[in-house]
Amino acid sequence: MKKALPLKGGSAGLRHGTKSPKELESVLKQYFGYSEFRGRQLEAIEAVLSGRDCFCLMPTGGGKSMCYQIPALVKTGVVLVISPLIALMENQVSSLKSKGIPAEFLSSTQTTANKNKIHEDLDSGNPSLKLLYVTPELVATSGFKAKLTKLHNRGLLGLVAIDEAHCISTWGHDFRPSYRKISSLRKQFPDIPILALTATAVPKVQKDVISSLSLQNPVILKASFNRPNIFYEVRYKDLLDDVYSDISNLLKSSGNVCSIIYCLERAACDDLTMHLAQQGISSAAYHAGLNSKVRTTVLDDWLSSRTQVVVATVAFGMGIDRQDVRIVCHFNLPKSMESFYQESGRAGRDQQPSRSVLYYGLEDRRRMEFILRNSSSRKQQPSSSSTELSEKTLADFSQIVDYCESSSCRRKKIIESFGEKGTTNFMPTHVRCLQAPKSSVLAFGGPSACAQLSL
Ligand SMILES: Nc1ncnc2c1ncn2[C@@H]1O[C@H](COP(=O)(O)OP(=O)(O)OP(=O)(O)O)[C@@H](O)[C@H]1O
Repeated sequence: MKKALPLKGGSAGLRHGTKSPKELESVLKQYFGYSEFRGRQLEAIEAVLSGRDCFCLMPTGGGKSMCYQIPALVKTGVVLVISPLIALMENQVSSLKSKGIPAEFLSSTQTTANKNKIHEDLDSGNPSLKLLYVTPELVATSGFKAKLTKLHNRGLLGLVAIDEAHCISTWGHDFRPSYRKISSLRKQFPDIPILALTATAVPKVQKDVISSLSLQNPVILKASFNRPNIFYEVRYKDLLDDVYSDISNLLKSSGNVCSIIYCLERAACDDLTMHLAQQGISSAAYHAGLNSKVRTTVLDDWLSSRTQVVVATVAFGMGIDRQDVRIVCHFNLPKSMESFYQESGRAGRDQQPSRSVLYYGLEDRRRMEFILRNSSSRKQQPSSSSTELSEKTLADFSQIVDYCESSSCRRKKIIESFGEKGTTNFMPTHVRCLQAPKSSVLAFGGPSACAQLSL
């Protein structure tokens, strides 16, 4: 296992994590090549280095990982990162290793030999590991808890970071029951800072995450949800002669840039991929109906630019760190504003101008409503919380419908749906509003429909 590269600036500083912003910036530069911190990264890093709990809300692509990766490099011991997806852990670990940062993940996909090596390192008096990624399921096991206790007793547990922390909340769109169990960590290690990170937190989710994790007087950092480099657009399916042709024209006129198209169903992914291929657009389908070997090939081809467009179900997403995605299309209506924000947020992680295009149709709206009502009634237990939950599902859905049908600024709609006040200052200078054709007014019954156009 690789040792961390020697860090500049005295061992005392490293031991106690007391580093000046300049020193932290030089660590950022040394390992990641970036010359300054983004948004609220530095505040989050300083909070956990000073031993405080921290709740950090940053937009998609905002650079949340850096908030625990830098502390891992300047603190003694190991930073434990709890992450919901193995693919996400694998990506981060291989990217960190390529930078010479000793990181590992523990999951069922690891070979026994690798797992043993990691455990040996953790059991040694001086682990070389700086970051260890695990699933919430592993954290809940008594064996792993005992391992953490040993590490902690030797003063070698530096920080617990909980990525995608909205998964802990019943109100979060990716709720995972096993995430609830990690709440015991606060009691188990009262002196170790906990950093909860998410891009998706309506106020109810924020409160739930903070109280479920029993964060103690946490530093709460919230960056704006606005993604100024993404241009948001809705196209009305019912007004188009042929949606497939519209999508292929959109892709062709953008110069076959790196794109993701989300579809509700696998069959639509296959169908649309075939159409795009016939139009000479380099594309591949990605969904749970394909075996893992095919999915890995599709992902690798797309990550290395051999394929430009992935047509996928929502199975494709979390943890996929390609920075230069220029277009994210929704061929069908997402189930909520939160899902839409996460998925469209995969565009433009390099902060360069990018587009979100949502194709909206009345048939899609009816279908999604039907699916949500059915899944709510199937899950429904005779309790007030489940009733509240199904009401929430439908309320969330009506927000995304409103986004599509509304005549006001779409950016403002997104921001306001997360409880943030949207002002016209959010509008980037290259975006202006145009009046949509009159027919859309008839189709959707609104007073006027507004489309934004990138100049
Ligand atoms: N200070 C910085 N300057 C420039 N780029 C940065 C900086 N910090 C992080 N990045 C880069 O931004 C990209 C997004 O970072 P990261 O994956 O941590 O985002 P995220 O907030 O977890 O997003 P998501 O919620 O969408 O997963 C990464 O490629 C990362 O290397």
